[in-house]
Amino acid sequence: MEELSPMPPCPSTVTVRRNPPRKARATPYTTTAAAKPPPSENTHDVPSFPIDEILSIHIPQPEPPPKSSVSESLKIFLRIKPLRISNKVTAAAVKSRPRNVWPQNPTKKHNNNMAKESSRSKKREEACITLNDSYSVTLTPPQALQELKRSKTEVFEGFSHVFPPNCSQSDVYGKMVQPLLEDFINGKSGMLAALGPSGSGKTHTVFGTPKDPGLVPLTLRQLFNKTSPVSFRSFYLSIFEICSERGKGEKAYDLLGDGSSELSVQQSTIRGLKEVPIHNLEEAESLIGQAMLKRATATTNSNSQSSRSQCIINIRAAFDGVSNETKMQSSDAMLTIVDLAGAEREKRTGNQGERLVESNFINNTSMVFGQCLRSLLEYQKNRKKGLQKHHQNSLLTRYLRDYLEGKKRMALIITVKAGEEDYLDTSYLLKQASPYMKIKFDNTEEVCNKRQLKTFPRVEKNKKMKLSAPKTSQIAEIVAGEKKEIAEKVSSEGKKADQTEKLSPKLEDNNEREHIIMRNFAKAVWSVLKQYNEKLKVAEGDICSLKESLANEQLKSQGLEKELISLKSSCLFSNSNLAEPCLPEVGALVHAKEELDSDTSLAHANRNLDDDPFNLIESRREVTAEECNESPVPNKKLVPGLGKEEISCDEQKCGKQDNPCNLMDSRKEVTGTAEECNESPVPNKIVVPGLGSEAICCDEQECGKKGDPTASPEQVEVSLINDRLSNIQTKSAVSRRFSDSVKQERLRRLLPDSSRVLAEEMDDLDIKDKQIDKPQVKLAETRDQEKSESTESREIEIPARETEPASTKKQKKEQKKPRRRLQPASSVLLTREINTLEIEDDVAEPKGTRGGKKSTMAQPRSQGSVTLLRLLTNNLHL
Ligand SMILES: Nc1ncnc2c1ncn2[C@@H]1O[C@H](COP(=O)(O)OP(=O)(O)OP(=O)(O)O)[C@@H](O)[C@H]1O
Repeated sequence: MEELSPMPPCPSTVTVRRNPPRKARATPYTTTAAAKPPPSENTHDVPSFPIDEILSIHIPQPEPPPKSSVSESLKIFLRIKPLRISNKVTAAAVKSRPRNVWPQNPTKKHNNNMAKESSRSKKREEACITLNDSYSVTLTPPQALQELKRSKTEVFEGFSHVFPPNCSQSDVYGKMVQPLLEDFINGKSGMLAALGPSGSGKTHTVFGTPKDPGLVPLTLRQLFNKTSPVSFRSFYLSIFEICSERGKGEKAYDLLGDGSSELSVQQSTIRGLKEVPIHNLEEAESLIGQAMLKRATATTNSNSQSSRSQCIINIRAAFDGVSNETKMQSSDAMLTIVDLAGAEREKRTGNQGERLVESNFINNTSMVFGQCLRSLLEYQKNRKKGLQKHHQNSLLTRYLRDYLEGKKRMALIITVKAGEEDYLDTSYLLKQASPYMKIKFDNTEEVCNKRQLKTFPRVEKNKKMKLSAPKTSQIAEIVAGEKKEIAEKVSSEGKKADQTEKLSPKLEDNNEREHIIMRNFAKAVWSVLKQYNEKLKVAEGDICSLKESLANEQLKSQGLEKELISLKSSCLFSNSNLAEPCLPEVGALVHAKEELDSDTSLAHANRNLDDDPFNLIESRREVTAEECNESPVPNKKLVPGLGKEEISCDEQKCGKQDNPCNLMDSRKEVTGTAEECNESPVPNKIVVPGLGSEAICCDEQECGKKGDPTASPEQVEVSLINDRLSNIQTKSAVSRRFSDSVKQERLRRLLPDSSRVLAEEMDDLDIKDKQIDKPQVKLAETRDQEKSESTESREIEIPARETEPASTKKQKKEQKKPRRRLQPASSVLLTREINTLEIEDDVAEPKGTRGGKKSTMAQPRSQGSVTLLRLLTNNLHL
């Protein structure tokens, strides 16, 4: 057996539990005793648990939270109106207009009224409300309602105090206002409001009568009591009312204001309210009387002087010093007393029309007021639900928002009528108001007071500054108070020096900020100026380049002009060498020819030549006669280089083969004029030296033979040469006799009226030169052709100069092509028209050339004609 159960060895160490079981929680003594190990030899190695040391440690207990706010319930007072007072009301109700507008029998009406009055007086004697104690009442429904089992007796308790019907105003003031006033004097704001049905005594409670003053007068009396410790304060009084504007909106009126008393309302702020300082009780009472006179009242079935507005009375206590009692600096406080308009039932009041609208407004305000309180109660029960903002639905509730949200202390007094007929109103009101008693107010007046001081005084100052035009004494008082307040703050906290030190850095910061702003502004301006400078430089460069290009263009144009002039002069010079000697002689003839051509061209342009040829002929005669008379040059002259050949300059007109009749006429005219010009001693025949014995008579008879197909080839050749010569002479003569301006003027005369304007524009475009150049080019071409033909047949050397004008003409063409492109289509047509009308020899030359071509091509030249051609070519291009 010993072998089967050997004894375990004794452990050398002992484990001690640090967390003993709860049941083992014992006193230190027992614990210590229990912890003591049994006396043994090996226990000395185990240290004892330092329970004594642990227990001896002093653990600082957390301080209880400071009772900064004393939670207290909303104080609700109940005042019962005495029954006997209502007799006057019923009398007024009897006198009131019946709701039924139908005519009634006077006797029946009187009897009915008497019956109603008697029944009412009986009912009045029975009260529906009885006082249980100072805090509860019992409401008993009338007998009729009890029989119908629609209502039962109810007990309403929990009131702060219930004032019996026989209570005095002083009792109400003592119980209700006195506690509130003490806090007000100590700088705590508060509000009390009177609720109740119409005629229940709210106004009586608030204002009272001169003999029986209400809460406001009694409060003022208390404030100006000599024994009151409020001498260090100044008081201000403001009274205003909120009423409906024909049921559409709410308006506020100042009951102490002068003149227009309407106030500006912005959310919960009422601006323009006059705040009158009150220095004594008399002033205050007079102001109260003034406000009561201004307040809107009306007569209803319930009240002979029913209030039709919500009246708010503000008494502000301004700080003047340090309270002796509290030895602390007090702040401004506001005591607000509200006389609400009584809720009305239509059946009771019998209101109609405007009164009915007012009652709706009053009932609405009362309803919103009750909603605010109920929502506050619900919010306090369950703060997870947000506070509903019913206060926004009424101006009064917006103004009293802080109170209706439980942030400031307030008290309510409910006035009820005790008659049985007032049971419904009383029951409804008590049922509504009884839950309000559970509303709690966190009496955190310190916090609220600070907030209030930030809001109310500012509002009041704004009111004064903006609309009320306060007296200078008021302003001086306010300014003095503020100065004192600031000075005391500074002196008490000893921060005057610090403030001055703080101001200087601010000033330095402002200066530095302005400096930075100005510096940045200067930088911006500088950068803008730089940009403008760069732009100016670029513009100047552009201007210089444009100037250079303009100068180049001018040079080019000058070169072109010079080239043009040289070309013209070369043509003219080459012709003038030949024509100059005969210019004086030929001038008259050329001029006559020019006139004739002009008339002919005009006739062609107008295509009326056949209509009135006689006039044209007459005009031609006149012109030639005049020019012959003017011209001292003889009609006949020897042309050097032409030998004996007599060439009549009149033959140039023979080139007009298109109209042989005109040609014949013109020949006759010219010769006729020459013959008729007896004043001229010069013969009409021109002897061309260099032609030998070959004398060609170029008179009219020969010209008349030109059209004859039987004319000899020599005669045709000579006529061609004469045409060319006369053309050259005419050009030179015209160019010498008439300046460009005269030419243009003559051309304008020839042009139709409609074309003159365009012709003037064409002048600007140097069209005239182009038009003049055309026949020259054609002439050069014909000359080339002739030269080539003559070279082939006669092997006559052609001077190099003959080719030059052609090349230059081509160059001109190339240079002038772009100009032609610039011409409008109408101008091109006009140019064609001008080509048909002008120019002196243009019409004649090509035709003559054409005729010459035909003649030269048709018949071989004689030796004399070849010689004449050589002479002509040599003379023309020298
Ligand atoms: N406690 C009272 N003692 C003596 N008279 C009273 C009392 N309460 C009210 N009255 C009288 O009852 C009449 C109506 O009272 P009051 O005008 O104050 O009612 P109201 O509640 O203000 O009515 P409303 O809301 O229509 O203005 C007044 O003539 C008033 O003097």
